[in-house]
Amino acid sequence: MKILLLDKNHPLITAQLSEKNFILEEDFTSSYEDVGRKIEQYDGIIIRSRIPLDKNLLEKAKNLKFIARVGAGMENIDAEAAETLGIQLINSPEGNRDSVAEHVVGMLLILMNRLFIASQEVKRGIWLREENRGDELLGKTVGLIGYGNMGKATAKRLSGFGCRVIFHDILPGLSDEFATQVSLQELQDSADILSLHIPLTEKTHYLVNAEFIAGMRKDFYFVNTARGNNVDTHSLVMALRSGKVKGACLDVLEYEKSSFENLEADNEDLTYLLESEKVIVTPHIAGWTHQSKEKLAQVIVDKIIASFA
Ligand SMILES: O=C(O)CC[C@@H](O)C(=O)O
Repeated sequence: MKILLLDKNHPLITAQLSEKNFILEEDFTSSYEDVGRKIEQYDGIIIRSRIPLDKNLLEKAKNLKFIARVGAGMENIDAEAAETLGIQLINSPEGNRDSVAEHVVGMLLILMNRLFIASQEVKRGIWLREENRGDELLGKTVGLIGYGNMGKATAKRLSGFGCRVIFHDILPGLSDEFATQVSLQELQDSADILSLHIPLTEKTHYLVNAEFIAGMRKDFYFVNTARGNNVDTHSLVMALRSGKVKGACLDVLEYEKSSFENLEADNEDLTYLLESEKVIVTPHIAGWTHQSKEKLAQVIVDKIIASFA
């Protein structure tokens, strides 16, 4: 089988798949159009997110049997077209769930205990204690939306901090020793912290909007390591300004592309997020540790070998 690798990943992918007699071709620079011209040659594609694999491209991929996404999010792939064309979709959230979960906990600890701000102040010679009083995770109710790999790994950590973890998911029967499944209404009634662990689809686009935020009974902390477009940023900023959202930890932004330059739009909401002390922003690195790079690659290789070797 001939496989096209469209993004740089851990070298174990090429090494291990070559050993199993797959023919690997690396192409980290060609454009969408270039890929369209040659996609017919391949039986498989391994991708992160460099090129959108839309219907137009997939219809040209006459021999394609699978698309393997090194990562969790598949919003770059037209899943409906892939299904119609009999192309199997594979992803690898098992590889970066632990990294995402640690990132969630880390961001919450930094935000709620003012760790970054206090440290910066001390380094500038400012010694403020009362102003930097923290808020403990212990005893908080955390509401997770989505209880797949990321949600569960997050629940496992936060339950260890003494949080009560509840979650809402479209699949039933997922409660376990770390968290209890509830209705969306129950989650909105009880959560002190809201964290998103859902894919980006038409249904989850702007899931957290003004109406959703108004439906939260308590003032709450908000965490997003899912996708920027799961949230209506303007509504989030309004809620941060009003105090309804006490603080936000954002690893993803609605406006993000692939670099910071792309973020410097003339946008008041973005300016607020970048300047507010109540907001922590990281550059989409929650699932991006040294360890997850290797684990993501290993998971994808194992899944390809299990189905196609
Ligand atoms: O591949 C990336 O750039 C990020 C991956 C991460 O968001 C995921 O969906 O697993």
